Amino acid sequence: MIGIIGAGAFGGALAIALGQKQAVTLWGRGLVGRDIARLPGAVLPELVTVTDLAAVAQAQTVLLALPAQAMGRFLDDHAGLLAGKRLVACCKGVDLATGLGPTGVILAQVPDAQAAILTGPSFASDIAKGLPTALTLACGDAAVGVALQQELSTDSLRLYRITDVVGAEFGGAVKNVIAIASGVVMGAGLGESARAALMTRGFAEMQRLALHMGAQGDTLAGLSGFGDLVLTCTSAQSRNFRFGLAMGVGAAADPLMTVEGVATAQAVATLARTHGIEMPITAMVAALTRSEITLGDAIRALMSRPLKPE
Ligand SMILES: NC(=O)C1=CN([C@@H]2O[C@H](COP(=O)(O)OP(=O)(O)OC[C@H]3O[C@@H](n4cnc5c(N)ncnc54)[C@H](O)[C@@H]3O)[C@@H](O)[C@H]2O)C=CC1
Ligand SMILES: O=C(CO)COP(=O)(O)O
Repeated sequence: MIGIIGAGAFGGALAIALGQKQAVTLWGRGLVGRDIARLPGAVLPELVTVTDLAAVAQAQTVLLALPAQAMGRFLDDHAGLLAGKRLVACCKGVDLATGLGPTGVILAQVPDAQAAILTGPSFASDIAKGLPTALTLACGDAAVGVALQQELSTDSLRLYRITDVVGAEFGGAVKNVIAIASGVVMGAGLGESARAALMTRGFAEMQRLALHMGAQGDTLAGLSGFGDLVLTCTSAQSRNFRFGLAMGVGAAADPLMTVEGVATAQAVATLARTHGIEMPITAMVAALTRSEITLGDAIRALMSRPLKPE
C-alpha cells in the first residue's frame, strides 16, 4: 500500500501509475470524487482509493506531492500522523523560509521519518498516459532506497536509485530557475543559440552550487540534473518555461499555475550569496521576478560580464 498526499498534477499522475500494480490511497486538498482537476480526463485506476489524510497516513510509504513552499507548513500541521514513515518528497525547490531542500524540510518537521526524494525529467501528463519515464529516487539510507525503488517502479515508470540526496535536490531546484530564464530568452526572441548558451551556463551554475554543498558530479550529469534541465528548458509543457516565456513577451502568466522556480530563485540566490558562489543567471531571474530590473537590463548585464575562460 502506498499513500499519496497531494492530488495536483504530479500526485494524480503518480496515483495513476502506481495504481496499475498496487493499492494506493490518495488525499488531496479539495479533492472530492475521483476527478484530478489538473489532469483533465485522466481516470484513476480501481486500486486507487480517494480517502482522508488519516487513512493515507496508515501506509508505511507516503509520497508528498505538494509544492516545495507548501510542504513545511503542511508537515508542521500533520507531523504526528507521519512519524516513523518513509516519506518521499515529490517536489522540486529550496524552501524560502529555511534554505532547506525537500528532505531537509521533511526531517526538520518529522525527525524520525526515513526521507527520500523522487525527481527527474517527467511531465505529469506523460506519466498519467503511461508513457515511458525515468526518474531518480534519492535516499541517504541505501537499503531504504532499494526498497523504495522496487516499490515505486512500474512497467512505464523506471526509477534509478542514488544516495546523493544533495545532488538530486539541487539539480531539480536549479533547473526550474534556468527554465524560467530559457523561457525569457525565447519569449524575448533572442534565439535558439542564446538558449543553448544559457542552458549550458545555467548547468555550470547548478554544478558550482551543488558541488559546493556536497553533491557528486555524476548526479548532476544524470536524470535529476542535466536530464531535467534539458526537458524543462526546451518544452512548452513546462510551467516554469511558460512563465518565463510570458515574461519575455511582456504578458502575464496564469497566476494559478504552480511555478516552483520563482521562490526557488530567491532561495538559491540567497544561498549562493551566503556561500560565495557565482550564479549570475539565477541572480537575474531572482531580480526579474521581483521586478527589480527590466528585461533589457538583465540581458545587458549578462552579456557585459568580464570575458573569462569557460
Ligand atoms: N506537474 C509536473 O509535470 C511535475 C511536477 N513535479 C513537482 O511536483 C510538485 C507539485 O507540483 P504539481 O502537482 O505539478 O502542482 P499542482 O499545482 O498541479 O498541484 C499542487 C497541489 O498541491 C496542493 N496544495 C498546495 N498547497 C497545499 C497545502 N498547503 N496543503 C495541502 N495541499 C496543498 C494544491 O491544492 C494542488 O492540488 C512541484 O514541486 C513540481 O515541481 C515534479 C515532476 C513533474
Ligand atoms: O518538473 C517538471 C518536469 O520534470 C515539470 O516542470 P514544470 O514544473 O516547469 O511544469
